[in-house]
Parts: sequence; structure tokens; C-alpha cells
Amino acid sequence: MQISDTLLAELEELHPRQRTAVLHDGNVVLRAGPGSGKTRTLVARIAYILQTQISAFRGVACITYTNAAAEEIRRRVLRSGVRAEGRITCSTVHAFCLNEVLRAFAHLTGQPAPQAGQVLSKTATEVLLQRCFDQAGITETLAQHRVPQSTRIRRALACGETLDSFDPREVQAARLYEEQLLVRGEIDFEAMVTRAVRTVREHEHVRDILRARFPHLIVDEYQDLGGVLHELVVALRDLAGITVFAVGDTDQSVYGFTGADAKYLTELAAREDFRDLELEVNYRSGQDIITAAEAALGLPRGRLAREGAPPGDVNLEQVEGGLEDHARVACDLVEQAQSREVSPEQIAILYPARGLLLDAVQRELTRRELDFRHEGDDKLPAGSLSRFIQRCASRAVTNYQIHVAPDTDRADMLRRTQAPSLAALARALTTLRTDAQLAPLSSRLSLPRALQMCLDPESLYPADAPALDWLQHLRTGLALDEVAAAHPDQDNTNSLDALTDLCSSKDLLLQELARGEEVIGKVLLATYHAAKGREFDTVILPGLLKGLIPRDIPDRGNWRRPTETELAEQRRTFYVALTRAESSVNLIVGPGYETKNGYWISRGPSDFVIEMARRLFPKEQT
Ligand SMILES: Nc1ncnc2c1ncn2[C@@H]1O[C@H](COP(=O)(O)OP(=O)(O)OP(=O)(O)O)[C@@H](O)[C@H]1O
Repeated sequence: MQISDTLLAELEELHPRQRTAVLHDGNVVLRAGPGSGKTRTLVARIAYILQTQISAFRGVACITYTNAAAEEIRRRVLRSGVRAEGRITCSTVHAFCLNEVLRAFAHLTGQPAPQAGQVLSKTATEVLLQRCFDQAGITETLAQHRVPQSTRIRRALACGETLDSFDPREVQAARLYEEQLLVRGEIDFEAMVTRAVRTVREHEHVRDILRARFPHLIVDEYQDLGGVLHELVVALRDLAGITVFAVGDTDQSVYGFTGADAKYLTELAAREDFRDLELEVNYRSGQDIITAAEAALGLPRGRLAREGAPPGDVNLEQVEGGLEDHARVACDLVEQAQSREVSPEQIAILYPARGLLLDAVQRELTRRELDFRHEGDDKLPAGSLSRFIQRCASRAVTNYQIHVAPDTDRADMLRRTQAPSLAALARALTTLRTDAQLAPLSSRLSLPRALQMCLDPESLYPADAPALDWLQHLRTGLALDEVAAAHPDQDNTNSLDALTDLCSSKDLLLQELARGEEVIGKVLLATYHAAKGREFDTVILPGLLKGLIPRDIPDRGNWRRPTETELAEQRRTFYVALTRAESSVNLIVGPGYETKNGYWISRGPSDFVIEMARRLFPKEQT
């Protein structure tokens, strides 16, 4: 089979080790540090397999940690000149389990596929868990604070792991919860995976069909998988004979609180039927940034920047006061970067967790009229339908902005725009309809046309038009009520009405609906976790204070110091944040901060920064 020129050129540009990973005929574990081109290699591998290794009737399944990562990988594979429409199934593990296993084989396994509204929303999950807590006699804490712990117990139960380290009452509550799901005919995101594993293990014909459809499985961010997901991958490998390509970095394992464990990546790499490959060059960051990040991690990996890369800056800023000072300095740094012509979307202000620091930074950005995008802003309803609507709003607003821009700016705006394409939106709507078990809107061609008529009409909606009118038009034009009514995910069944209520009660403008999705011209404000997998010219880290990072852990209504394991995970999260920077990373420290009740906590700078400085400058007093 022929390789396209684009893919050939890409293979030539890759490092020989990356190329080996792409071309290896068999299972691969690719372990590598930040910025080493794991994602780039993974994309090339998918394109290579689709073009040369399997027939046009077969495909590749790719499992990623987030929907955004799935969309990005699909976009990049399609850009590499591969005719892959319909042959690449790129989704989160939950979507994979629901659509490719539970739904796809419901008729063969006799297990009913989740129907409208049966996939519990976050709130419904918490309500049910609370009932199980009550039955198990747990009164000292609310169930909503223990969801991650309950998830960990359920995963341990599903994998048959020892439960000794858990509170027996919480184990009982988790068992009750599982029973209740079955009795009520409901499912939640966790149960999707456990039921999918059981289906693959117990049904040979399911395995045969899966292998025929997807002879290759690609898994990104493997270090963030928990035991159940690892079981699924192992079952697909050992029982179904699917070739696995797993990518990850144990140093970037940051989801331990949900039961994820980097040991599964190490286990896979140790297997004889896997080729274990490592990448050593960091193509993203300057050498000074890499060295500082490794010092913060406390593990000198000795990774090298690409040859000729500028060393980059690591700046330490000390403030005298509390979080308001951190916010002021962070905004000064944004303005300085902009004066060096770094575009706003190349600047990220990252924070460890919600709270007073985030509030202070948001206030200061707003006061200075610095346009920013706060990711994780959960004022809008959750769920894939709500997100689809926000992406549509983003396209509508971008179109309008380009339309009213001076002629001279248009070419540049078009080049830089990251508003979703009609094709991407059409794919998202098709997925929503498939999940809701609805027939396609009509013929293949008419879906992009229906989208075009809603989003790019001749007379465009101004960015400051009321969002309500626009949303009503979209609801009808794309038959979204049908999707909401039939969708199994409760978040989606509720979100359309919730969004409409919000638009009318808060008089939201179209641009406010689009806000969370717009990128260009906006500084990013996000958690360390949300910044994972991304890169920015300049990274600003305010609030590096003991108590905030490493931060204390809420536990049964109180706060406690992190355990060793939690501390190590927080350190890795800090490492992830540092390694997002290409040219400049800015650490802001100070003497302490004021709590909500006005108490001054003077615990000084973060231990992570102090340890980092000691390792970098062992002879100097820090
Ligand atoms: N062989 C290469 N030559 C030049 N640039 C490369 C090469 N491989 C990757 N890059 C670039 O390095 C940057 C980081 O790559 P990528 O995002 O794939 O890394 P990653 O390993 O997935 O990072 P992380 O784990 O930190 O998310 C990207 O800008 C990518 O284009």
C-alpha cells in the first residue's frame, strides 16, 4: 500500500527512535518525558497503520483521556493526508466502552444497552451514593466529598484487589451502590468500564468482531489509567489478539486520586511481547526549563533540549503581601510577555486548585481588561451536548468577528482561528445522535449544510446578540431536543433546558456562551491538571505557597496534610505545569496568604520551590 507524501515527509522529520515506534510490527510501549513528541509519534503511527498495515475496511481505535485530546488526534491524523473517515475511532475510554462494546454488542450479549437518561449525571451519582452512605451508617461526612474514594474502591472491587486499606463501611457503601445501579437499570461512567471488561472477557464472538474492526488499539496517557482500564487493554491484547500501542510518562501520572496508577504502564512495558521504547529529546522547552523542572520533580532524568534550542528563562518573583500581590505580578508578567509580542493564547496562568488564588487572579485580569479564558469554568451545564452548543457558539462568534474585521486583519485571523470546523461539528453531532440511538439527521451531505445554515447564515448573529434567540434557532435547526430526550447521559438530557434557562435568566450574550471555547486573543487560566498535554510560550505560576501547593487535603469535613503518596502526586502535577513552557516559566512566591475568614497564614513559599532551588543551587543559601 502507498504512503502519502505528507506521511512520508513526517516520517523523515521524526527522530529515528520515534520512527522505530511508528514502524514496529507488534505491540509497543512508548515511555517518554514531556515535550518528547509522544503525541506526534502516536498520530504518525495511526496514519501509518491506516495507510499501509490494514485493509480499507478495518480501522484503528484510539483511547485518550479527554474528549478534547480525542478530537485533536483525529484532526491531526486527517491532516496527515490519510483517508481515514470512518476508520478511526478516537474517543475517551468511557465513550469507547459505551459505543464500541456495550451498545455495539447488546444484541449479542443479552445485556441491555443504556437507554435515554440511564447514564447517571454527576449530581444523580452523588445522590445515590449518599443514600448508600446512609445505609452503611457513614454520618461524619457527605458522600459528595468521597466520590473519588468510592471510585477507587469500586475499581479495586472490579479487579479483585485487596480492600484492606479502605474503611469497611465505605466498601459496604460501594457494594450497595453497585447493587442499586443494577436494580434500577442504571449505569454510571465507572460501571461502563467494568461492564465492558466483563463483556470482552466473557464473549468470544465479541472479541472476534472487535479484532476484525480494530486490529490495532492505541492508548494515550497510559499512566493515567486505573486497574480496570488496564484490565480492558490486557483483555483486548491477550484474549482478542489486538495489537496495542501504549504511550505514557510515569512522571506525569496525576490522577492517582481516581485510582489511576503508573505501575500499569511499567507492567505493560515489562512484558516480553511488548517493545519498550524511550524518547530522550525534549522538543518543547529550553534546557534551563527542563533542568529546573527535573529539579522540582527530584528525579534527574537528564533529558535534553533539541539542538540549538534557546535555553529559556526560569524567573522567580517574590511578593511581599498575599494573593492580591500574586495576582498583580501575574498580570504584570502577562503584559510584559505581550509587549515581547507573545500572543495572548500562548500565555498560560496555571493554578493548583480552585479557591482564593483563582478568585484574586480573575479579579485582577478583569480589572486590567486582559482578555482571558478560564477553563473549567463550570457555570454552564456539563455534558457533551452543552459542549457541542458552546463550540457552535464559538464558530458563530468567530465568523462574525472575521466578518467585521478590517480587510487587512482578515487573513491573519483566518490563519490563527481555532474555531471548530463544520466537519468537526458534524462529527460531534453525529456522535451525539448515535449515542442517542437516533438515525442520522438525513443524508450525509445535509448535516454540514444544516450546520452551515445555522452557524454561517447570510446575515450573521452579532457576537453581542442575545444567546437565547440564537440557541432557539439552533435547537430547531439541528433537532437538538430529539437528542436531549433520547440521550442516555443524564447530563445531556438536562443540559438543553438548563442552558435555555440560563440564557434567559442571565440575559447571556452569544459571545458569553462561546467564551469557554474561544482561544484566540485570550490568555489561558487553567488548573495544572487541565494544562496537561498542552504547550505555551510563557507559563505563569502564582500562589506557590505552602498550604496551596503542596495543598492540604479535605477529609471528612476537615483539612489534613497530604500523605507521602499524595505529596508525590502533587509534585508531579507541579512538574507537569512547569514542563508546559517553551521559553519562559515564572514562579511567584511570597510569605503567605489570607484565608476566607481573614486569618493570615504565614507558612512561606512552597516546599516544591524550595527543594527545586536547593537542587539547582546546592551551595547557595535558600
Ligand atoms: N522529531 C521532532 N522534531 C521537531 N519537533 C518535534 C519532534 N517531535 C515532536 N516535536 C514537537 O515537540 C512538541 C511536543 O510534542 P508532543 O506534544 O507530541 O509531545 P508529548 O511527548 O506528547 O508532550 P507531553 O507529554 O508534555 O504532553 C510539539 O510542538 C511537536 O511538534
